[in-house]
Amino acid sequence: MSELLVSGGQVLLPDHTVTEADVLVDQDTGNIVDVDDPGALEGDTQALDASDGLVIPGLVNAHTHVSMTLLRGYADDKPLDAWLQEDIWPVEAELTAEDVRVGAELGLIEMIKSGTTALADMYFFMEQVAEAVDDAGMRGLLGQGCISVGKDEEDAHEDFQSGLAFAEEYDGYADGRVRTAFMPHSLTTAGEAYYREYVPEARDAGLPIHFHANETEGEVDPIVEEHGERPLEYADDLGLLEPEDFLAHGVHVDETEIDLLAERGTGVVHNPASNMKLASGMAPVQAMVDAGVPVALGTDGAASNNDLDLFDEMRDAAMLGKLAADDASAMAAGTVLEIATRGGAEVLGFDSGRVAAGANADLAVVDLDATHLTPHHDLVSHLVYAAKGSDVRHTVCDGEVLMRDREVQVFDEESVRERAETAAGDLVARAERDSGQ
Ligand SMILES: CSC[C@H]1O[C@@H](n2cnc3c(O)ncnc32)[C@H](O)[C@@H]1O
Ligand SMILES: [Zn+2]
Repeated sequence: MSELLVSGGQVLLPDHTVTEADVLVDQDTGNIVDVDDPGALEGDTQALDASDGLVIPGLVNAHTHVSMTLLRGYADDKPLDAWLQEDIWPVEAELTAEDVRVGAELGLIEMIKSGTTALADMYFFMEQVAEAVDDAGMRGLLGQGCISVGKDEEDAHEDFQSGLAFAEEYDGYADGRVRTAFMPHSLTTAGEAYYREYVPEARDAGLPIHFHANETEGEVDPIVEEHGERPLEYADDLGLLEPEDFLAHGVHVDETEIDLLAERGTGVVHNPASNMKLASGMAPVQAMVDAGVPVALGTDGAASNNDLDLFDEMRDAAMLGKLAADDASAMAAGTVLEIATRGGAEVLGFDSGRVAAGANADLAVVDLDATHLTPHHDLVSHLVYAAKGSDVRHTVCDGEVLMRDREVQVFDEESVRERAETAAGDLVARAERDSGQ
């Protein structure tokens, strides 16, 4: 049996208390064996030094489009609709499988370097993302984003069929670290007929469903006009609100919809930075937490954020949550940390998000020996309000060390950066050539 002993530091326990302890990991099962007093545990093989550090659960990025790192800074300062239609969709039409692969590698490196060990990802060429997640040693819930608007019927059916085929083929890939979902893009970009046809197929295949919903006011109004009900009532009619399902954004949700989500047990991924940058609005996230909706945290893609650092996102969730509720006690540090760890893991169906015996050994060690983290009154407060992704010293997923002393072990970071720079330049050149610019 090979083991990993993370020792010499403090540990954030599931109840958010902090104690001096060591963590023993079984690398064969990828699980935590024990969390015990300093020196009480012995490991056979590898050691990871956590002195002056805090061992926390690996963070969970529950909604992203990781390969959009190639489009970071490509189009900013526009609302969602214009941003997608004028800039993002035209350039995405030029994407190749190789682009998606290198964009994913770049984004996964960024995540590893900021303590994220699991993600939910919706994009194109998802085989490439699955292989990159495998190489990264991370955990992913992956799905091809399916769209019917703007396509002829044959192409739209092909998109939904290949989305289901990907999900069925890749579920359990990467020694079980990759799980899959059926991912229609949104309630407005996938037509009702496609939901009626493919949701039952997804259910037969046992797949969860993930989609964008209630992101902007402009997306809510047409659904109310066409269907005479709120978007999430429409989603419920379509069979999209099962306990294993989860939607992204949920900004413009009313009380009825919040109650419906709580009743159904459907998850909501809060994306505060993207919601602010695209001026989509302020999600009533504390109200959803209070109602018992399973809430998780996500960055959305790097083109609407513009980074994949969940420490930034936690701070944004706390700040925006207070503003949205007009209440400084809303989205307190403990609540935010919970949605970024255990809450996210539960929404994605992973047995991670906590440092406890039996859980997946998905961990990050945060360096506390920093000027901006001094003094140490309250480490939960520090994680949410003061720490940065660059404070992460080591990252571990499934018992394997993905980053040691800030050296990424699973990719050649320099070479990925070079390849990504070239791919991004070529991609934009193709888009400009084809648009006649
Ligand atoms: C069909 S793959 C996913 C699709 O989603 C686009 N996207 C990125 N960010 C958002 C967002 O905030 N709302 C809706 N859609 C978004 C992405 O560019 C891909 O086209
Ligand atoms: Zn999104």
